[in-house]
Amino acid sequence: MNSSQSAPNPLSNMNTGQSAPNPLSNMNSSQSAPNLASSGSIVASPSEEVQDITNRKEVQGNSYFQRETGYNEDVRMDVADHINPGFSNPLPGAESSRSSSSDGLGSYNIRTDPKGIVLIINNINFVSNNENRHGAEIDQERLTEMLSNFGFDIRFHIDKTAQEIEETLKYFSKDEQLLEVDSLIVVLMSHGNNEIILGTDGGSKNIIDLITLFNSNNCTSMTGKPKMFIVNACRGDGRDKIFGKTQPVDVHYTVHTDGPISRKPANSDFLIAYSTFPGYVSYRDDQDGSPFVKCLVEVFTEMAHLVHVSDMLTEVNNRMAESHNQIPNPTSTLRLKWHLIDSHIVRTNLTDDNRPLATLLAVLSIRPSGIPEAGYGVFAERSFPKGTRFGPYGGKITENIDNWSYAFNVYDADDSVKYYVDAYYKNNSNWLRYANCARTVHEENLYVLQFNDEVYYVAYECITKGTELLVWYGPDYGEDLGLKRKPEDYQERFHEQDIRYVIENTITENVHKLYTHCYKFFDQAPFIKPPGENGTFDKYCFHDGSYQVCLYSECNVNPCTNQTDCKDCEGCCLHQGKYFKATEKFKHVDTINTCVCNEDGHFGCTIYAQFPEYICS
Ligand SMILES: C[S@@+](CC[C@H](N)C(=O)[O-])C[C@H]1O[C@@H](n2cnc3c(N)ncnc32)[C@H](O)[C@@H]1O
Repeated sequence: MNSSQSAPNPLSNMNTGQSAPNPLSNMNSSQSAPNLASSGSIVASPSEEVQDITNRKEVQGNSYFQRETGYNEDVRMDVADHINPGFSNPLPGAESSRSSSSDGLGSYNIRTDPKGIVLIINNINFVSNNENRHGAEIDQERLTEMLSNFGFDIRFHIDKTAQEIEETLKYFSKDEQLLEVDSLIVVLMSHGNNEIILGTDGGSKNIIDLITLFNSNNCTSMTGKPKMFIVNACRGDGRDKIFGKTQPVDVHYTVHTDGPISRKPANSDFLIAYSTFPGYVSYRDDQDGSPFVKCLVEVFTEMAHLVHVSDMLTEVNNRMAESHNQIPNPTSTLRLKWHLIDSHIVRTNLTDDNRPLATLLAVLSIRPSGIPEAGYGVFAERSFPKGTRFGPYGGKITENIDNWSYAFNVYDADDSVKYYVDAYYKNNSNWLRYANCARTVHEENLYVLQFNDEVYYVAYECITKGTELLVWYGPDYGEDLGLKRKPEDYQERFHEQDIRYVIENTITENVHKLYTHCYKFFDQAPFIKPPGENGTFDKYCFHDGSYQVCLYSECNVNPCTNQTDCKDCEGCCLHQGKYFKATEKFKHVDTINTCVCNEDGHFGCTIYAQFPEYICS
């Protein structure tokens, strides 16, 4: 984009006394907005630079590491016998409950707020003082900050005996609050050995027995929901001699090995993130906590809005293997992908002016903006954790734009503008077109991320219920709106690692090129249609990126006779994966507005006309 293409100032076209445009009506040119794509000074960053800002600090092997004493050689088990006891095989019935995607995996639905409960058992002070786990409080702080940012409720239990650990978990497994959440994380941090974890009294409990308390035989509230156990403890005294210095490890003398664990379908949906390989030590730094927890928190913080938990644990393995003499050992009976942060993506086949509203998430609403004269805006109807990715920004992909008001630049690898995604026309855009421009850095809660040639909005911070979603459109656009940013403003408001996002406005992150990719209703990640392949899902995913939901097995009722021909289903409306008959009324996804299904298969919705309860200051 060059400056000669800059957008006309929309404010000069807007009558100040004008009421907000109705998103359901066609926008006419006099209501046009300034040019999202006109910011000639936007600098897109190469992906290597993006990695700089992730603040990834490798944990170095250093002199803080010391070895603890008293390891009992006799209790080491053979590694081959020891991997994934009770959890290694796919479980009967698991396949049938999967939703489809290109790799055969769907995603767990995490819809509750909070997303889940985290219970942390952290043993720091032991009866025998020389066993104290200095630095363990740092691990706890790191995990707590990250997981509460992700939208989990956290509970702590510090310094528990073996018996108390078991009782705490038994009690927790019967907690009625588990019924109200869609996921669960238990963190066990103590000394350990093989499959046991130690209490502060030196007594031990078998980890698998503790985990089994939460299987579907013992904890029906969590049946079918993903459950993660993070076990930060030694599993033996094996070590690779890299550091050459003595280092503290979470190992202990007293060991019991319990009986064999039964393999039952009840044990599905578990992910156990062991900090170390069976038979090996788990390191801890007196001053900096354990490298495993530090690395896990770094990876999850960087990547949770992009990839699912199992993939993140693979990356934790990778980083630990590169920088430490410890290889973690995740084991899984998860059946589906587990996303800690939703990338809120909804697509629809609808191609009329209701499309932006049809794509709106149930947890958002579109109503008059808190910014005077700005028309409609998007509001959070529940809280969203930091890192939540909204998008992609929907619109016509074009190299020529007639009206600049709703267009975004999409950058090529060399930072030149590749094309524009133009959301001016509602019939091919989505709800992101309604997010307004923040007037000050203080009300800015989203940054712009270009990921694989698509534009997303990502939450800088936890967004509280009732807050309007606001993004910085860029300096040129801002100028058109009479808005400016000074470098000092950034210092006041953002953490150092976030400042670059604000300044550069659009961050590019081309992790891998997707070819044609599709999104299913409520699915959290795109699945790819690779060129030239005719896999099971290939035929449902079309080159325009649409996905024929009639073929999606989880559709409520499918009234189409020809299952491949959803778009032409007359007399019924397809809305967010559900079918409604003509004239039928139904609640809009925001649960407040009402929609009516028309004969032509399209529906019309009311718009929620309420003023915002709360705006971030
Ligand atoms: C991408 S649209 C956002 C949705 C728009 N509010 C609507 O109702 O369609 C951009 C337009 O919203 C309005 N807008 C967004 N942020 C604004 C701000 N901070 N101050 C004034 N108007 C704003 C301007 O009219 C702008 O052209």
